[in-house]
Amino acid sequence: MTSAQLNLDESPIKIGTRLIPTRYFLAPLAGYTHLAFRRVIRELGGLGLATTDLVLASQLVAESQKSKKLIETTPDDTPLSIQIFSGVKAELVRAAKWLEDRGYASIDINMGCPMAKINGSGGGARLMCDTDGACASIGEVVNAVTVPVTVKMRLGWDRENLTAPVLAREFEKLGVAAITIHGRTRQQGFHGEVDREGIKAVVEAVENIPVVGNGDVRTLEDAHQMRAETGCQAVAIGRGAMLDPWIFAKLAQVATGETPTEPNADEQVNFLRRHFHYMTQQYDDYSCLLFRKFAGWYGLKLGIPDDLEDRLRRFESISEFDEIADQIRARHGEREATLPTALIKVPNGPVERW
Ligand SMILES: Cc1cc2nc3c(=O)[nH]c(=O)nc-3n(C[C@H](O)[C@H](O)[C@H](O)COP(=O)(O)O)c2cc1C
Repeated sequence: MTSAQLNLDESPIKIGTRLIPTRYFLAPLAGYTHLAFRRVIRELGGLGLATTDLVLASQLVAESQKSKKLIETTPDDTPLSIQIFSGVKAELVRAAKWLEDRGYASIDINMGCPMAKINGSGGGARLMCDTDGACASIGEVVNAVTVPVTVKMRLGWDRENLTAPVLAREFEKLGVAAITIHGRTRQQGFHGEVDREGIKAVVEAVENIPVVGNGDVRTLEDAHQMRAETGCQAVAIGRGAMLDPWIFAKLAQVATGETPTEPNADEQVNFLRRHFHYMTQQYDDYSCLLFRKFAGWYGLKLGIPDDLEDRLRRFESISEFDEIADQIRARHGEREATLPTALIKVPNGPVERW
């Protein structure tokens, strides 16, 4: 079923005072959704809001090199939200003010991260276990700044503690501008199905603010079904954007009644080159290391021959990247594997930890 057949509202969406051009957002993926990825995806068109990787609030205020890199942006990298996390209320407040003072236009608070390291210090999904504490933190952040504050969370800690609907309603009363909800519990990690009924319960719990549905959206149909089944006003796509970087562009085509078009070989290889080029602008030679982990996500969609995907996972210099990209163009489509390598690697890959 298409967006029109499902009667989906495809008009721009308001998040607080901001008007976001489309209802298809990029979900934060630590280690991936750096400036280079956001820029190259935006160039393809159709992306609504993008969010940075999560940034530790205390490190942001301390202006650590790592966090400064994570919040780096360019004029074309908009609309953007900066995601912060901490188990300490005062740190969240300080970081939010710090961001507002430097002109950042919206702030997202991470309440969904399941990683032990982050939960152990009271941050990420751990915040969902203490509803009073979570409300106190969020309320103070909202009061401390004038820019829109949003929250990203899971359905709850586990099946017995599905706190997302209650929290969403309370957050709305406190002035939160939107909620993104990944339809799994913390205990599930990345296993099992996304519970769209659970997302729907959050949509029904709030009165006016947009709820952004998230989890396992890989195709246009998934995105449309997520909206039709849950009633969510927007969809955030994470891994699906690495498996098919054109997903937002195609969703935008469908939204205006056009037939979605697939990129040709030149467009695919140019995308790869541009992503790496933007990364070198920010990270120079270190990009070689940072870029390698995209190989397993991009290989199938970009028609990368198996041996060249393997080389892309190990290359050591900018000139070696250029040589590999030339070969990918020359041998485009000569690929035997029919699944993206990044998915085959589960449960040992990064996906397991998130
Ligand atoms: C490698 C990886 C890194 C992630 N990093 C973050 C993060 O920094 N902040 C966050 O809120 N969620 C993070 N997530 C969760 C995603 O934003 C998203 O909720 C989840 O992957 C489900 O959506 P998807 O199926 O579209 O990827 C991460 C997920 C993955 C796989």
